[in-house]
Amino acid sequence: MSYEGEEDEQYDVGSFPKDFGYGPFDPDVDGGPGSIPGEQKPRILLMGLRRSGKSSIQKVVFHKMSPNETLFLESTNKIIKDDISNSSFVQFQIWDFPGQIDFFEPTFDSDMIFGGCGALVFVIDAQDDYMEALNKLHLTVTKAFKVNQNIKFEVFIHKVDGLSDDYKMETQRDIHQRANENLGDSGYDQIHLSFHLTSIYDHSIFEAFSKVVQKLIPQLPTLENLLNILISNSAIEKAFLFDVVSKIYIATDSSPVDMQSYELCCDMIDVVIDMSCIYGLHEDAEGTAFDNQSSSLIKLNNGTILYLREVNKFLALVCILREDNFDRQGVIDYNFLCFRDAIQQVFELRNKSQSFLSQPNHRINHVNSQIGLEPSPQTNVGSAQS
Ligand SMILES: Nc1nc2c(ncn2[C@@H]2O[C@H](COP(=O)(O)OP(=O)(O)OP(=O)(O)O)[C@@H](O)[C@H]2O)c(=O)[nH]1
Repeated sequence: MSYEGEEDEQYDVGSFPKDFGYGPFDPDVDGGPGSIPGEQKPRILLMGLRRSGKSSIQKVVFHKMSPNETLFLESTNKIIKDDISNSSFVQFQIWDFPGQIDFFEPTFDSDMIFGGCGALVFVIDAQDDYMEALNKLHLTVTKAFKVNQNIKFEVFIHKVDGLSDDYKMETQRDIHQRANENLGDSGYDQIHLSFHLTSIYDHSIFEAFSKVVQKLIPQLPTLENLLNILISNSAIEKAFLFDVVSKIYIATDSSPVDMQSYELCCDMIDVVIDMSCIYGLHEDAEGTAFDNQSSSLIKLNNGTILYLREVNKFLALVCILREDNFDRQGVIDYNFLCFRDAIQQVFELRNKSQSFLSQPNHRINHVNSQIGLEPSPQTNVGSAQS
């Protein structure tokens, strides 16, 4: 299985090129593997104090680094731009910032950095004194909000593996309260912060990142709706649509997610990928181990079944259901095929609208319509003719 788009690019903080065109239709952003011209990849910024765990998060979630190996990561002193193009749905860039970054330095181009940003993840080390981190959080979100009011602000209260359950909750409550009070006091009540307790030593970091990424997927309500229809017609308890490489779930049905179910599904993906890589490749080693024939069934000793079916090259559906309800596997499989067709249609629709928008005239008209202007005259003529 190949991991695409894993090449990191580094930029010196001080020498960040001012004319680095990273606008919405910049070819550098658009041209990832499998991407459509004109598509804007959402950008996720990872910020926080030094040693808070930013690089570790990025390496563990997107590059399969084991948590223990992060002990040897060196401090980041450049902005690291990482293109995550491993899935047709989850296509975005992560920019890992050095902890010591100074927003007031003249070379820090906040318009360019925050302008095209979808989400800003601010990492706070919960095992350390977090007062300085809260000040930096305040400075960062207010600065970013002034440039771009559409950014989703996500606060990771990180390294909670070292804390007792009580202390975890108390820390979360305290950070939540102080951060919001700081914003309220300076007149920024409209800024909304989401908080997540995370650690690279368990699945919480994958779960939190799933939620961050989901907010950047415009098709999310459609995907959730399709999953709801699938589970209600197939007597499935819970279903996750996974990005296989990162183990981020890009959608789930509307029943609540419990951490244990999510962990079970993640473990199942690991088992399937490992087995496929060891036994799934032909001798000539052509093709990928995970393909459109991939599926797996695991019976647990509590009468529950885990059922995985591949949706496309990047996505897999993992379902949890009761063993009794699996008697009607034919119906489940048939419903799954309908579900897969529907997902395919969502992709096709998205691709069509993106290639439509990538045509210069349509793009201008789309932007005009977003800001309430009339379409350009050329397109008026075209539509009158048609
Ligand atoms: N206990 C624990 N340690 C963690 C966790 N995440 C990261 N660390 C450790 O924190 C240390 C710093 O991690 P980095 O990822 O280098 O931190 P950073 O924020 O990128 O640091 P800079 O590059 O200096 O800005 C490493 O020794 C990691 O092993 C976690 O969830 N739990």
